[in-house]
Amino acid sequence: MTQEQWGEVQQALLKTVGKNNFKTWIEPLEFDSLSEGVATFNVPTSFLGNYVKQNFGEVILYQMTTVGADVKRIQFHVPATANDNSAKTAKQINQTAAPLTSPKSHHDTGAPRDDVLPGAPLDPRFTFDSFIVGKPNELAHAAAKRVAEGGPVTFNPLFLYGGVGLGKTHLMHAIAHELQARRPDLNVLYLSAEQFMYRFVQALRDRKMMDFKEIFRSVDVLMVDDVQFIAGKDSTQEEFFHTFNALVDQQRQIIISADRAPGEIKDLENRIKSRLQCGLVVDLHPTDYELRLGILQSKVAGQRAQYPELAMADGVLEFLAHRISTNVRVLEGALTRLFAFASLVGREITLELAQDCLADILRASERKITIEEIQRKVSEHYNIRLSDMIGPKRVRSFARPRQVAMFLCKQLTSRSLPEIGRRFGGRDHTTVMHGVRKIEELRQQDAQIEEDIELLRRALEA
Ligand SMILES: Nc1ncnc2c1ncn2[C@@H]1O[C@H](COP(=O)(O)OP(=O)(O)OP(=O)(O)O)[C@@H](O)[C@H]1O
Repeated sequence: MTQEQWGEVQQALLKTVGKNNFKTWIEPLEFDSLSEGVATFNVPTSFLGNYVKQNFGEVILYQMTTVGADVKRIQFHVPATANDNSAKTAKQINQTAAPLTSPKSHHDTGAPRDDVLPGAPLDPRFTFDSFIVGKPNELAHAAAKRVAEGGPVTFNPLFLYGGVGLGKTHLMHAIAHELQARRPDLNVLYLSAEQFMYRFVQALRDRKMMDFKEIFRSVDVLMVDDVQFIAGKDSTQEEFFHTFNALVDQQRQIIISADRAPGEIKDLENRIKSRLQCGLVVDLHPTDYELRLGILQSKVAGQRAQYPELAMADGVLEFLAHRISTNVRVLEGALTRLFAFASLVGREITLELAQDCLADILRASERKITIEEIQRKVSEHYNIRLSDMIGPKRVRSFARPRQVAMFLCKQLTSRSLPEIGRRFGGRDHTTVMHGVRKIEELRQQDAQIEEDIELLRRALEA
């Protein structure tokens, strides 16, 4: 494997493990060599090597195979330091051998992999068992389950779409695993649209288009991930269209995923769009609190097994589910980092530790609450008009809600006092400061104000 290929693998890993994990764990790896199926990396510490082996060993292997590297296992060395005379006796600290699974192929004749296996390996962790179902993904899950039964084709294609990291790839791999178990007679082929294009271009280059067509048209179930990738790539689209039609005509199941609905993929030919809409189109909605908590609870079991010595305080998972609402990949990354960090510093996992160690993730997924939202919610709560809250009237029935709103603006947004003043009808920053102080005082004495503020804060942060 070349350094360029390692660069490609790194790009893919960045997408899979998230920016934070990538920076902490993958970036420090230095690719050294690949020989006889063993890839060697230099790492700065044995802790890092151990950690990467346990947590990312499989995914690294998987991505290396995806770029065509013939790798069976990876190992890590801690090179001796520069001023150490025994620099050549680098210490081998770890080895890992993760199984590689790949879609069954009827064409496996022992010939070089590129010719016989146009599919991508499946991630063994992505099964139905490990997929947590909640309201936002129940329809997609049910449709995937139905297809995975391998019965007569009822909807063709099954088109799954949704935002980044919401489980499309996980569901597709789960379908492939289940089909392999239930219907070993079927030839199931899973690959990304990018790999489809790569295979197609390779076949053109090597003048093997007949083989290409034969392979793709002889599958029983074709799964193409991230189909938006072929948008704007005309000849790949053309070939995809023909493959698609040939398979549908033969009643073969097709499963497609994308980051948006077929009609919304720009630069995708209309005839393909309409073909994609012919079957069942289901979307994975953004996660809700319950689903995130469910996913965290299931993932934490794995972390606990890995770090049995670590204690975790109540409420940490709830806190994470509440605060990290972006995507599941980020959520998983946060949990992994939290356990690694706690183990490193030898401390119990508490809310404070989570806040410390995940500050960047928490900040990035903070929902931005605006001054307008606060003003609107507060005026609704006190049943006054928005114009009266912002306007000049100083009667208590307007002034108090106005101060509450200013207080919440100070607490929940990063706006400065002068900025807040401007947005409250051009008031001076000292007026805002006075209002904020007044509410701070009142909260201590007046249970009603305290309750109002809590209610409003929860409504705004929901
Ligand atoms: N409902 C779920 N239950 C358990 N794990 C989940 C669930 N949804 C997503 N995940 C996990 O989140 C991570 C990201 O999921 P996946 O790769 O399937 O997302 P994707 O929708 O294909 O994203 P992308 O658009 O980036 O390709 C995976 O590790 C997956 O296992």
